[in-house]
Amino acid sequence: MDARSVGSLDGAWLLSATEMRAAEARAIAAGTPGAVLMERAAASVVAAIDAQWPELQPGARICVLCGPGGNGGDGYAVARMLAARGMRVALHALAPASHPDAVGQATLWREMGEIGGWDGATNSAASADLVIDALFGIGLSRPLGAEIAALREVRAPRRLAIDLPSGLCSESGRVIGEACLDADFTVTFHAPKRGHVLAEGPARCGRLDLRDIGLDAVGGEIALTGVPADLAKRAGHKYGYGHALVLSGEVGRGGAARMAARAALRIGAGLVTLGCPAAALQENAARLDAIMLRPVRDEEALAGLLEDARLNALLLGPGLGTGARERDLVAQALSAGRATVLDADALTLVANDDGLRGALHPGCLLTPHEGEFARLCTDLADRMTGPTTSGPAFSRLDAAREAAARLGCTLLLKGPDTVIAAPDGRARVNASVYDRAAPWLATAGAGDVLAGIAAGLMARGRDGFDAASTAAWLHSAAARRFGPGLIAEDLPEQLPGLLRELGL
Ligand SMILES: NC(=O)C1=CN([C@@H]2O[C@H](COP(=O)(O)OP(=O)(O)OC[C@H]3O[C@@H](n4cnc5c(N)ncnc54)[C@H](O)[C@@H]3O)[C@@H](O)[C@H]2O)[C@@H](O)CC1
Ligand SMILES: [K+]
Repeated sequence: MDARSVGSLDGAWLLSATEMRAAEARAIAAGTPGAVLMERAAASVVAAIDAQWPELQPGARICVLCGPGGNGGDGYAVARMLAARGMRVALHALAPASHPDAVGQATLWREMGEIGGWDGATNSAASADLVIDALFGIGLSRPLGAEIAALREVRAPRRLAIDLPSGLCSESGRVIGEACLDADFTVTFHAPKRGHVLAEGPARCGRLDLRDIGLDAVGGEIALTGVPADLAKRAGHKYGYGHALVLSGEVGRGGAARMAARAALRIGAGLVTLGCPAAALQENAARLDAIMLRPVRDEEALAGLLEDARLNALLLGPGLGTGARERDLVAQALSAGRATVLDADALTLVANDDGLRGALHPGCLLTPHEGEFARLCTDLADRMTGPTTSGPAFSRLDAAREAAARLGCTLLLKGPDTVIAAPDGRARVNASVYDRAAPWLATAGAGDVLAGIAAGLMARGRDGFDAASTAAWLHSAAARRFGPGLIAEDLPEQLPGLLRELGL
């Protein structure tokens, strides 16, 4: 069995514990015993250790911490393989093996070394070159506490978690309770689990190495966003690519809407118009060329503009303002029933106005960050961030899906772990984490550009779910392409190069 590293997370399935168990059960039903899968998992951990820390040679001191379940079983098998290579392995069990395959692995290990009591675990860890956490994986169901308190104080030079750092919830990426054994390096099998990319997962896992253990590549319910397809333009008229309308606020507040409009144009909307109060026309005209300008005084003016059915995607929010005029503009836009992105100030207006909330429709895409989400769905935000006492914990994925169903529109919950959820239950995650991290996206105006890209894609005819998924992927790829020093204005300018690299 080739214990290869599977590499990129782009487009990967993001499995739940239940889906992972089903994959394992299918393999077992098809004739591969669970013990063989465990052996493969352990061999892949050893291969990952070799690749990550080639300096660990015979004689290196390894401390393996084993739990009672399958995760502990992996640990016993890794201990045996490392000891067979001449490494000095000290193994400590938190509880006796109870999973049948773990019992088998513990028996094999006992022929090579002893199973130390838990009271010696901290001392062993303190003097080890590498500590391997095989306490709990996808089976963690309740908090860890006193039993790992002293271990968490140990500053081991290398910390590896098998499957998941113990204490981390595989479904949510949240710590169950308060204690987690943070890792520098986490080796997982077959496919990433939701907890590897959501919430605290990446910070707790360190690096993530995904290893093949020969399970069938059957998908799951949720996937990560992947390289977008079908962004090419073929011959045709500009109106064939739609016309986006971005509404802007008062004088001196137009920057956010201009950046959004530019992003919509860069991603290929045929035309983009920016609508603003008459007083702001001069300011905007001085800063825009390819983007058209129209005065939009109030909701009546907007209604007039929307008589042109070719205006097929609307974006309201960036720099819009939250006064009565803006409230009425949002109401008018929603009553037009077109593809509509609501961001920033428009989300504040919707959160404070039941009439607007009730006017949301399936053509809407809402793009809140966590603070805006908390105003829109306070109860869900509380569940997402409140204390956790048992697994699985309520996740960002759960919260976004429930909010999308409740509001009856697509929702994109922003973060390094962006969740996109449609009202029909579809969901995707855009994970800007690990080798896809884009920390420079934490900059003023980045969200406006994201909303603009999504609006541009909706003008081109994509539905809200697809537009949001694609926009999120492009947005983080554009940020990575630019790198350190990124400011929001740079993002739309990265799109042409990025599109070229995608083969367009
Ligand atoms: N499912 C699969 O396809 C494979 C699973 N493997 C390993 O098996 C693991 C899953 O095994 P399990 O399902 O046995 O789950 P775990 O090994 O994660 O732990 C489950 C056990 O721990 C107990 N437990 C949960 N939380 C606890 C807590 N806070 N304190 C004390 N006890 C607690 C449970 O009651 C159960 O007995 C994976 O994470 C992975 O490491 C691998 O061997 C490869 C194949
Ligand atoms: K673990």
